[in-house]
Amino acid sequence: MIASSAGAVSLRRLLPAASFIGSADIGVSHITDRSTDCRPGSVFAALRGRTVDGIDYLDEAISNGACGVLTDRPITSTAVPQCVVSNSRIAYSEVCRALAGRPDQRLRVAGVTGTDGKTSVCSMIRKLLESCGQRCGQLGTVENYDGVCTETSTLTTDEPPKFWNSLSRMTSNRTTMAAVELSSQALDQYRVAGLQLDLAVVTGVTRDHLDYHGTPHAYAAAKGKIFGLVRKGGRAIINNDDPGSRDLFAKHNCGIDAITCSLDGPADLRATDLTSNKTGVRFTFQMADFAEQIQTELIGRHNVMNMLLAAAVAAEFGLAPEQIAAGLSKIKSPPGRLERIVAEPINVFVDYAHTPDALARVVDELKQITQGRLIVVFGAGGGRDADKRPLLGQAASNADLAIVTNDNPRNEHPQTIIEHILAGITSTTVEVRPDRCDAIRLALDAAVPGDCVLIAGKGHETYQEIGTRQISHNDAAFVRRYLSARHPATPITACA
Ligand SMILES: CC(=O)N[C@H]1[C@@H](OP(=O)(O)OP(=O)(O)OC[C@H]2O[C@@H](n3ccc(=O)[nH]c3=O)[C@H](O)[C@@H]2O)O[C@H](CO)[C@@H](O)[C@@H]1O[C@H](C)C(=O)N[C@@H](C)C(=O)N[C@H](CCC(=O)O)C(=O)O
Repeated sequence: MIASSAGAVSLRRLLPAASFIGSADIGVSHITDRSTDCRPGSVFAALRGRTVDGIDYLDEAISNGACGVLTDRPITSTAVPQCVVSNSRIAYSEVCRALAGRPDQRLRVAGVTGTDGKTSVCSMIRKLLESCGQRCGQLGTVENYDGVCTETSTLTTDEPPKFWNSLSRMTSNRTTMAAVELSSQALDQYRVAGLQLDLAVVTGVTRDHLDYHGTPHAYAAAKGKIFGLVRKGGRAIINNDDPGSRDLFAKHNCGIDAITCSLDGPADLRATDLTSNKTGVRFTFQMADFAEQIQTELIGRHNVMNMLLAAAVAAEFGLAPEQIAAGLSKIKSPPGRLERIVAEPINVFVDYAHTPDALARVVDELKQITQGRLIVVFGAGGGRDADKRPLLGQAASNADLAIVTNDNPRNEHPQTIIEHILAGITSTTVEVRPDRCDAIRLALDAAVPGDCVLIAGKGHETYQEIGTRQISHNDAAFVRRYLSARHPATPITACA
């Protein structure tokens, strides 16, 4: 829900193409799409859902005090004034934007989309800008930061009222820049319609959320909507090494220019001479005539690409190449993003990789820096894209030991999900431990000095969804707890 601090918004003025029934105009000072959140004076945004139709809840909205409805078709069964628009989700976001005082007009905004890497890139953008004394808000999967306060997120991209309120709080806190994650679902549902981006960043487009989008084509089409949000003079920033990103830009670019990033070929920003070692990656950062060696504690080529994408945003937002290079070398991984929990004598990483592509990439990267065996603990979510499960199994097959466990089985039988994963595993030693804590214990107990343990899929998450219950669980916290409680003579200490 959203309430205006700046007085009522006239829907006739804001939505000139709308038609009105029962009144020549509707003034809005509070709007919500949830009937239960309506209060006296609210306007109810009746949205067509995937499970139910908001119009069916209009009576409840009215009994809670709604005195107007925003709808995509005339409703015959009501006396409250109606504002009829062609797309009520777009109009809803635009009303929320107006009520929040159009904060994007006072911010420089980078929107980040992509199958993987959105959180890492947004967090890197913020860290680069902060390293030069700038304040940058951040909205996304792990946390929402308004320039002063941080709150834990519930969605990657919030629904319109919360999204626009968060941007508004940034401007109240004199924050002038923002990095926001834009999920494919949010783009598809027009949750941020009206947003004017300075930069549209695409980290990579592979496979995810087919349970929602149905086909890879529909998934890409949703992601492609990001370019339509770019304001005049704004630009795209593209992972040029990823065919999916190049293709997305070629098909949906809306006539905007792109800044390209590459580890492999010619591009506006480049990372060359990459060497991976146990403590991180060394590479040469190149941008126009500038070149400098960077040593980072982050692991993996994909993180170097994330750094380039963030560097491109920082440069567009005014940082000099020298400032960016200095900031890059200080960047640490965000929680649950290839986060190193233990460094010696075994390596233990927690990573959010839950797509086949991301898991395969992380397994490959860690193989390269591991002298001993790579042990991977992973599962797959229930109630979502079952086709990706054998692909996850295949992605883990490069490890020396795969321990298949529960992710968020939700309402599916955990054993069914595990069987699907096992069907894809081609060439590794496999253990099955449905209980995630058992699986992690097994991995840590099996590891000997020189080995590396990767716990994949849940990253920063603090719970497991099993049946209809949410069970408190965090991979990193469990590793730390287990190692500190294990035999006192065990010479393994978790990183701070
Ligand atoms: C699958 C999905 O995206 N669902 C979104 C969709 O829900 P829906 O179509 O099922 O809506 P519905 O339940 O049928 O209800 C239709 C309308 O009736 C209203 N209603 C319904 C019941 C009632 O009693 N009263 C009432 O007013 C609802 O508020 C809604 O406006 O439209 C709703 C209204 O906009 C969203 O709240 C809802 O997102 C929910 C919160 C959700 O969990 N979405 C997830 C899947 C999501 O977006 N995830 C991405 C993940 C990204 C990632 O993994 O990277 C994200 O951005 O977080």
